[in-house]
Amino acid sequence: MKFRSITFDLDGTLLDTVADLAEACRLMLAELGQPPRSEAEIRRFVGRGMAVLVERCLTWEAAPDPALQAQGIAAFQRHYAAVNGRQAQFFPGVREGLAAWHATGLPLAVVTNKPAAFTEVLLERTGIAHYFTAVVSGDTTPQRKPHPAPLLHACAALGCEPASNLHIGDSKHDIETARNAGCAVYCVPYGYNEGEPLRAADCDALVADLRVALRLAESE
Ligand SMILES: O=C(O)COP(=O)(O)O
Ligand SMILES: [Mg+2]
Repeated sequence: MKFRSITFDLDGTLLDTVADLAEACRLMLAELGQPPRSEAEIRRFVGRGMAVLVERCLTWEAAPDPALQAQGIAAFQRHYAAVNGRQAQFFPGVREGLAAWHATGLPLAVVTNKPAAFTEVLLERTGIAHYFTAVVSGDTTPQRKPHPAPLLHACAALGCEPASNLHIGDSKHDIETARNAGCAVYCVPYGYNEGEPLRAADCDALVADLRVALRLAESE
């Protein structure tokens, strides 16, 4: 295996969190007297972090004014804190895949655009926090993915060179982040990617799940 550390995206790669995100958005929009959004819309809106999710929910003809956006974020934070993890589901192969990756002895990290307060609770509630040496969230570094900063921060925390790190994600943002940071990148096809299918040609490999990712990495 040529990789010395592994970083994982969270939403859409390890956990299907859309039901909880959609519930928090539903409560936020109702509180603000704004039209509702479907779960399918929320699935497309996830990926650029909380502020962009709220902004997309509130954008009809034009982006929301700053006061409405700020109200939306405050309401979303309150509602998501109450429901975070309630309906979150592991994607197929994640539990077994994480256990197998952990058994390799390589240091593992999460690199997500989800704010840290929510990431930590979610990893604890789903019982996978202990797998990760480092957790880098959407507000850990000044910039979020696709900026390379969060991924470079994770590599430093794991004590590994970016060039020997493999990032595994579900979206074009993960691909761009990995390219920007100089890491290899595998993608899973089952995540969100803002509603667009991911193509194998866009990343180093499109892998059915985390177990397949490990088998492929071991052959590299
Ligand atoms: O919070 C988001 O928008 C997406 O989070 P992710 O980076 O774990 O996919
Ligand atoms: Mg994701």
